[in-house]
Amino acid sequence: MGSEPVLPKGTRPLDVQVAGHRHGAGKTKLGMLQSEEDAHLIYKAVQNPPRGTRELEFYQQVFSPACTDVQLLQLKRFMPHFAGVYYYKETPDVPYLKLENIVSKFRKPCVADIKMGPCTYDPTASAEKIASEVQKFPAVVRIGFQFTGLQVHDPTRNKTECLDKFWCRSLKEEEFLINGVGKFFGLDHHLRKDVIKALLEKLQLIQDWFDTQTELAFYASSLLVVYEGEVQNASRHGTTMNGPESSDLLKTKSDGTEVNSDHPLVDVRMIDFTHVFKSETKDENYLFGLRNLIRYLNELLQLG
Ligand SMILES: O=P(O)(O)O[C@@H]1[C@@H](OP(=O)(O)O)[C@H](OP(=O)(O)O)[C@H](O)[C@H](OP(=O)(O)O)[C@H]1OP(=O)(O)O
Ligand SMILES: Nc1ncnc2c1ncn2[C@@H]1O[C@H](COP(=O)(O)OP(=O)(O)O)[C@@H](O)[C@H]1O
Repeated sequence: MGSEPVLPKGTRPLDVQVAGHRHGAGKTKLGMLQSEEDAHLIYKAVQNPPRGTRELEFYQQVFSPACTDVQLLQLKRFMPHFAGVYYYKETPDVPYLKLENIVSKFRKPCVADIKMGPCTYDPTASAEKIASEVQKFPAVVRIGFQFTGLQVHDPTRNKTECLDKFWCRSLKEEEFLINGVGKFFGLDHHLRKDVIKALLEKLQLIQDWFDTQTELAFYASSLLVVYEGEVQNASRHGTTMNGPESSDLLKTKSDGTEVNSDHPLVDVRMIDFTHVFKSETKDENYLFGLRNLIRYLNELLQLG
């Protein structure tokens, strides 16, 4: 493939992509696309084998109409919907995974790609790959998870900030709660306790699944967390809001929590299955990350 990747007609690079392989960048130049016509679908280029084909086969297995595996059927709830493989005329050699875009239903999406587990390399990794992974964010062995990219919307300034993997890796362990997890949930302007509580409920369901399944091990897999950054009435956060359409978005209940009338408040899905392997035991690597993420979120609730 040449240096200028072909952009199939009617597509553009994914509008909101916080991490991972990007169209036109990196070694393969292949990444995420979206259709100009339907923002609710994304097209993920299948990367070179074995990583790309492993992910493709995994989606096909889980979403096969013939799938009867109870664990996989349960897991499906936590994944973006998979609508098959798609080939563009212009790039007939590149299969794309046609996936549900879980960000497009949010008006001002706050997005975090959270890579789960202290071990981010799979059992087939070379010594070089292990060394490269281990030095990226050494504190992950204690924290158990890491951010690989963030997008945060601050409604008080009507500003959206994007933080790349280098920013995420530069976080020190001692500032991780406040400047990492806290930053994503608005600690520096208005801590989104409503979002954190709703997210904790969803994470509990994922943890319940991991507590029972002994079939699969997920390495370098992420949780994609998305929440609505636009709030109904920002005056209580120090400024006015930015448009009439926001007025009906979040309603405040009598107990102070915000509920979403038209749009979801928060979504979380498991993504990136390029290093999923068969197993015969619980995935303690992923579970360590998940328990710690839940612990960090509960600590955050005690602040602010
Ligand atoms: O470390 P490398 O060179 O193996 O490249 C990583 C990729 O490995 P690959 O070349 O596809 O086997 C790697 O892919 P995998 O997670 O190994 O599938 C990531 O894309 C990684 O970026 P990040 O740490 O998740 O932000 C990539 O890391 P960066 O090079 O972007 O730091
Ligand atoms: N289903 C999805 N809906 C919306 N955005 C997504 C979805 N899947 C991935 N993304 C975006 O693309 C990025 C990279 O996704 P990922 O599957 O991890 O790719 P890679 O294998 O290149 O690392 C994520 O950080 C996120 O911003």
